[in-house]
Amino acid sequence: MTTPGFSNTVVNSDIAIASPRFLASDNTSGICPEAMHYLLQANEQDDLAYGNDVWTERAASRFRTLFETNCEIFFVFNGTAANSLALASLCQSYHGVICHQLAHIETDECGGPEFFSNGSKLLPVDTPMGKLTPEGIARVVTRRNDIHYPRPKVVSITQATEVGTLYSLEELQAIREVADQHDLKIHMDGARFANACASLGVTPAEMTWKAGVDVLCFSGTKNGLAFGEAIVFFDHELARDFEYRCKQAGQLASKMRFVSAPWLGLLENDVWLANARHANAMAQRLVDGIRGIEGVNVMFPVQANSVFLEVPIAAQQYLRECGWTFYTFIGEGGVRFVCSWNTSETLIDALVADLRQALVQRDQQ
Ligand SMILES: Cc1ncc(COP(=O)(O)O)c(C=O)c1O
Ligand SMILES: C[C@H](O)[C@H](N)C(=O)O
Repeated sequence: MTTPGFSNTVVNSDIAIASPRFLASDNTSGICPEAMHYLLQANEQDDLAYGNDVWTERAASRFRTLFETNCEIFFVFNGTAANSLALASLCQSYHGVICHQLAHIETDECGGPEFFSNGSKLLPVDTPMGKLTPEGIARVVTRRNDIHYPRPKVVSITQATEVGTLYSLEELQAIREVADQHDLKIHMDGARFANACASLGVTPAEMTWKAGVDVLCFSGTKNGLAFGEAIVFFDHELARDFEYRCKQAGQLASKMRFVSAPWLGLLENDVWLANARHANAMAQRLVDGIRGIEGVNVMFPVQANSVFLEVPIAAQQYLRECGWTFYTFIGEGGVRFVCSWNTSETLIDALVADLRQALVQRDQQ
């Protein structure tokens, strides 16, 4: 059996079932108990459809409390839809979206943002550490101003980035300043927003609207939900008619309560933060554990829950034979491990041991 995204990797179902060694992505984790509790609560009795239920209102109200402002919330099934529809609401088809060349919207959404915006062109920038810089943004905005080139209208940043790095509040505010100079909106891909908040020790408000972000796509999927992303608009004008955009894109769940209610499990008692802190801590455990293993190099600072490693091909094959799953097509190559809310210390320690053994095996070949 080969698993999509794992080219030429055969995942032995016995190993997978016996001891799931899925660290390729936080998309492989299960539903956290708090979210499951609310999923079952929402199933206790019937309720209105299409977001008119009590759970969706409760969840939206919780978000307004969490973000300390009267933001507008929309729930969709996944992150590609969230990013694509949010970007489409920020610009016209003849506009451009400035993003990092490693951005998920550029590399892993199969043209969704361009499709749902009817053609807005992504304008990728190559700057260090997977992060846009004010200079890089300004270069794109000023390089062309003739009618033949799309006018940049949006800056899209990913927090935490696709390579596991973070924008500091100062970096976010500097991006806001250059966006203001050039009449640009700011979209934040918050697939790992919780991990960033946990790592920086800042509030959701400080990392979004107080830093000038116009719309956030906050992933619940990667934080302990089965599915479900919250699109958070801090500018009501930009949210105008957005529900129609969701409906037309097939993102208006008829039984919306099963998408929204589990969010209460995350938002109550700051479970979202605890889940993220744990995932980040497991990533740190991994990077601490591999220190000193000859032949394994850490490619980017581990600032959230992703770890990118340079690992020799033979050692990669050994890890796969041990049942480990990981991606090698994200970021700038290398091997990516992503820790989740439920990643155990035992699993991390087993990976460190197998990595160590993998290099011994290689040296003996
Ligand atoms: C940075 C980033 N953005 C967005 C997404 C959303 O993707 P999906 O459509 O798979 O939910 C992901 C997926 O893991 C991601 O890593
Ligand atoms: C593979 C894909 O990029 C997915 N968003 C992930 O990060 O696992």
